[in-house]
Parts: sequence; C-alpha cells; structure tokens
Amino acid sequence: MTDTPAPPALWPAPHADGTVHATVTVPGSKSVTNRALVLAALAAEPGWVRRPLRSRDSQLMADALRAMGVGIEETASSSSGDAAGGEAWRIIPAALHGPASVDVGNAGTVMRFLPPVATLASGDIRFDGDPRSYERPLGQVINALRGLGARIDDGGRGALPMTVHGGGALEGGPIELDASNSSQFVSALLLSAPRFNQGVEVRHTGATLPSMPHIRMTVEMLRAAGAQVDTPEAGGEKNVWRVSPGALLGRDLVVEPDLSNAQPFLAAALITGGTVTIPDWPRRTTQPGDELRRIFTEMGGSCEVTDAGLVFTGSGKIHGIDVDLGEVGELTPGIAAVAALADSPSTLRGVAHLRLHETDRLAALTAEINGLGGDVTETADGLHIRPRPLHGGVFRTYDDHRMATAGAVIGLAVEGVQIENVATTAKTLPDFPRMWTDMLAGAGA
Ligand SMILES: O=C(O)C1=C[C@@H](OP(=O)(O)O)[C@@H](O)[C@H](O)C1
Ligand SMILES: C=C(OP(=O)(O)O)C(=O)O
Repeated sequence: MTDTPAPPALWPAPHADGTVHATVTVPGSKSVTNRALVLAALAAEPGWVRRPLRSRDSQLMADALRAMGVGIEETASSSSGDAAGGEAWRIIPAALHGPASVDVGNAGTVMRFLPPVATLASGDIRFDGDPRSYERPLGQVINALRGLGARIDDGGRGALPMTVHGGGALEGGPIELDASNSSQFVSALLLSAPRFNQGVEVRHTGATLPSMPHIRMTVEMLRAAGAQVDTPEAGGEKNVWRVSPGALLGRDLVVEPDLSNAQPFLAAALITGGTVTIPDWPRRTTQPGDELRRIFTEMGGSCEVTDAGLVFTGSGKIHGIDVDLGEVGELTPGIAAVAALADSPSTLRGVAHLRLHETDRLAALTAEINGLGGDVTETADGLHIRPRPLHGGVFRTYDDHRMATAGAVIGLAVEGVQIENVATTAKTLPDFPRMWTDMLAGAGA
C-alpha cells in the first residue's frame, strides 16, 4: 500500500463585512535583506543587519552564506544596543570556502546572487533547489561568470542544479549579458564585483530590462558599502554598469519594511473603502512597492506619508487601470486582484518576464481569477482584465507567495474563496494569515 499525500490545506480567505481600519507593521524587505547579507558577507569587517526579514528566502540566504564560512549571529535588540528596535543580525565575514551545499529554494535572489559569491570561495559549492528553480533562467549568469574566469559544472543545462568550482578569486572584467528575463542577472554580477580582481563592466544587450528599481537598489547599497559604481543614470553609457575593485565596509543597516508585502493590506483599504496605515514607510526608497502610492491612487484611493507612516484610504470605488508594470513586476498579482474587482477593465503591460517568476504568473492569474467567474485574458506581455461578478471557489497558488496574497485580496470582496497552500507566503511573509485576520479584527498587526 502506498501513502496517499494529504490534500493541500485550504484556507478560507476571510470576507470583509465592513470597512477595514488598521495599522499593519510589515516586516523587512526581502530584496534589501538579501542584498545586505551578501554585501556584509563580502565586507572587510563585521557589520549589522537590523530588522532583517525573517522568512524562507532570507533564511536560505543566511544558511548558504554560513555554509561557505560566514558568521551570522542572530541576536535580540536588547543585547545589541539597537536604537532602531527589533531583531539584529551580526555578520562576521570570513575566507569563503567549500565544500558546501546551497539550497536556493525558489528564491531568485539566492539562485542569482550567490553563484558569483561562490566563485570567490576555495572549493566546490553545490547549488540545488525546489523543482521550479531548475526552470528559472540562470544561463546568462553562468555564462557571464565563465567569461569572467569561473569554472562551473551545470551539465550543459544552463540551469540548476550545478556546482561552482570556486578558485578563491575571480579575474572579473568586461562582460555582456541579456537581462531581459530578469534584472537579478545584473544585480548578481554587480554585488560581488568589488571583490573581483578587475571589478566588472556589465553590458546588457537585450531589448528590454525589467525591474530597474531593483538595479538602483543594488547600486545604492553597493555605494553605501563604499564601492565605486558607474551607472547609465550618472551619465555613463546606456545599459552599462561598472564596479571598481575595492574593499567593502561593514555597515550598520536598518532594513526598510517590505513595501511589496504592504500591498495586500493597502488593497484591503482600497477595496473596502477603509484606511490602513503602514508604519515606517520610507520617505525615499528604491523599493518598487513605493509605486503603489501612485497606482492604487489611480485605482480609486488616496494616501499621504505622515510621521505615523503611509496612511492609505479607499473611496469605496475601484477603477480599472492601463499601466506598464515592467519596472514593478512583482506588484502584478496584487494589482490584478484589485483590477478583477474594479468598475472598469484594466490592461497590465510590460510583464512578459513574469512567466519566469515563482510560477508562470500570467497563466496562474488568468486561470485562478477565471476559475472564480472572472474574465481575464493573457496578452504577449501582460493581462486584460474585464471585471465580472465573481463567486467563491478554490484559488490555487502554485507555490507562489504573491498568488496566495492576491487570492486573499479577492476573498475580502467575494464570499467563499479558499486559498490552497497559504503557507507558501512563508517565502517572504510567514505571518501573513495572522496579520490578515488581525487587520480584519481592526486590531492592527
Ligand atoms: O533583485 C531583486 O530583489 C528582485 C528583482 C525582481 O526580479 P525580476 O527582475 O526577475 O522581476 C523582482 O521581481 C524580485 O521579486 C526581486
Ligand atoms: C519574483 C519574486 O521573487 P524572486 O526573488 O524569487 O525572483 C517575487 O518575490 O515576486
């Protein structure tokens, strides 16, 4: 007799009976935390990462760096004298070494940012991950690293699993790659480049480049750690980034709240005509989630950054939108969910690369919204969404945290939505179900 796997848990998405009024404290940014960990690990001296995101993606990053020899001590703020409050991680760089195994899970940041780090280690670093990680593109990073002097055995697949035969150093220099499938290819090469003998010159050759704010985040964090970076925006050549070789400083960095993870809570205010406050919303940031202020205002809300944080208020009306989301692709599932509830159609453009994210997000959103009675069609680079009355049913998540939160947003307005495997939110927001019910209780989170 063989064991039958248990059916996936179904989470009844809470329905909002009235307007939502809540203050929701959102944990740290995944993108900032995982960059901070890499830069601190490559620094010439110890550093602090305060208020880090504690989730599957950041734990995978920390575990991988530890496996290569980096010291990461997780302390409570009381013992670290942290004026910012909250948890703090002390990062103690060390000579990187193998043999080591890295589990990338389904984290784009881990699977792209760490192979360049592994080239600096002495010894073999084996990379493996979830089945989906085998399908997510990595060949551009592998080929670029080979061009810069690395030895990598990927069995000719141009994808995971693979072994980086670290030589203890990498020559570096000029390299061309096509990052039209993911900005993370560019970020990956830039982040480790101060430690390459010649630094790096990355030239993007593709026709499009998604998620520019995330590349700006990489550049700003490198500069804050003392690296010299030349960018197209600072008068350099278009699509060319240069990082000079040099020692990185150990920083004391406080991680901003994850503004993309604030999205479902802001959507709750928009949909119910309520008010949600997100404390510590940064007045200036490279996070793409900051665009939600503009996008959700165009869709019917209004907002203000105050000393209490971002105060977002819905009007009770939800409008459709025609928008290019190429720079802020990770916001697409949450925007699609709101658009399915709007009073007019929406067109979401510029996000063909979402087919290569945690799942094929364009197919997944189309299938799941239509499964509840919606009318969504895929285009070459996005979605057309024509709102229709929706009904309850199972909303599948395909191991994608943002599918789970998108389904929860629809569940606020539609009775009887059940989210399959809500636990997949652990990728970046492990406490999501509790935060969601606390928000609905008006108790804050
Ligand atoms: O560098 C980063 O931290 C990220 C870059 C983006 O990736 P893509 O450019 O592949 O969309 C984004 O979608 C992802 O969630 C995080
Ligand atoms: C695309 C995303 O993640 P990853 O870092 O795995 O690419 C995301 O969080 O929306």
